[in-house]
Amino acid sequence: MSDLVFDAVSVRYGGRRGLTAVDRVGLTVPSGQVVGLVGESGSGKSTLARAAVGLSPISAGRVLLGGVDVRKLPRRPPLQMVFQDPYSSLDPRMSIGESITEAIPRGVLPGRAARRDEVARLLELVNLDPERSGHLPGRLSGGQRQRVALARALAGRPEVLIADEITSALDVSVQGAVLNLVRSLQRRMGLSMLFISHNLAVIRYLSDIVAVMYLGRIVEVGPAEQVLTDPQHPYTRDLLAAAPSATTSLLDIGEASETADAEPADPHDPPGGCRYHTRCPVGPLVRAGRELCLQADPADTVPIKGVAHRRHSAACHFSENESHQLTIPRGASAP
Ligand SMILES: Nc1ncnc2c1ncn2[C@@H]1O[C@H](COP(=O)(O)OP(=O)(O)OP(=O)(O)O)[C@@H](O)[C@H]1O
Repeated sequence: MSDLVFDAVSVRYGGRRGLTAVDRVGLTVPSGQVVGLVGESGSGKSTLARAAVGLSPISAGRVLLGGVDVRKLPRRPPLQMVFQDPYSSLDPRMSIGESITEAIPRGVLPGRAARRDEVARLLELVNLDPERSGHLPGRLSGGQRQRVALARALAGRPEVLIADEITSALDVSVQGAVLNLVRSLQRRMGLSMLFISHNLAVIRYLSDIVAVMYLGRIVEVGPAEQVLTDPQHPYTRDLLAAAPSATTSLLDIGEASETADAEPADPHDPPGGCRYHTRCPVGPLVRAGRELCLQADPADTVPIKGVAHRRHSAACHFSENESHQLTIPRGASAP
């Protein structure tokens, strides 16, 4: 098992109104741990996650798994992704058994009987009755389809699972069960996970480490409990203030609202200096600091790569933790 490392990754979408959706992001998903990625809509979370599985174009930097550039990995990719919409991720004309069989890497299990057994094992793993393998997805609920999508992802025996808002399209009543399943599979199989959600309660429930994204950059990262209870970046504080339940209830599955009142900046023309300065309540209050906030982006200098992820750091000129970093031992998880 190996760390997944985003090494100064940028993703630029072209076209007339091109934009850099992810800008020199450094982030590590340590082996066997869950990194929860939060940030408002359009901050670049999906783009970053998709870069790891080759679905968004990396224009600079690298994504490494165990030190190997993911673009050079063999055809049986050790990274798998599960998406938000379980209705479009399964072929409606294929039985769920066929869909899962298709995801078993070629040559791994020669012989129909072995593949049939593997499909039954995978269905049981996601708490679905193997008897249902002949059913079409149309006969399944959203939660059941998402379980099939998980089984498909696990068919490749991945080391890393990337989950992009995998419960937000589901009925509130089944979200908790799917989250519990994901957590138990992650622990049992020792999977590393990059888990994207708008819902801070869900992020808190699952994550060892939390990373916060704003306008294409990571602005805060650290042990989940520390980031969520003692946020250092004004943006993280705004996010938490907009979802107060996140710090009080683990399974408040209600949709968390996004940051308060201010208009988000235009991602096609991000502000110079600190990208949050146009909305930030801190910089303008500190007269001498305002210039600094306009001139230098602290996300350039805060050590948010590699082992630094086991520390709490925030990309703010005025954060206590910019240089003062809290260390947790490798492998420790949030309490
Ligand atoms: N294929 C694409 N072509 C051009 N621009 C894109 C493309 N995909 C995303 N974008 C833009 O890139 C930025 C980041 O989008 P992304 O979907 O990664 O954000 P996100 O944080 O995942 O948002 P959400 O929570 O809404 O999914 C947005 O401004 C979005 O409009």
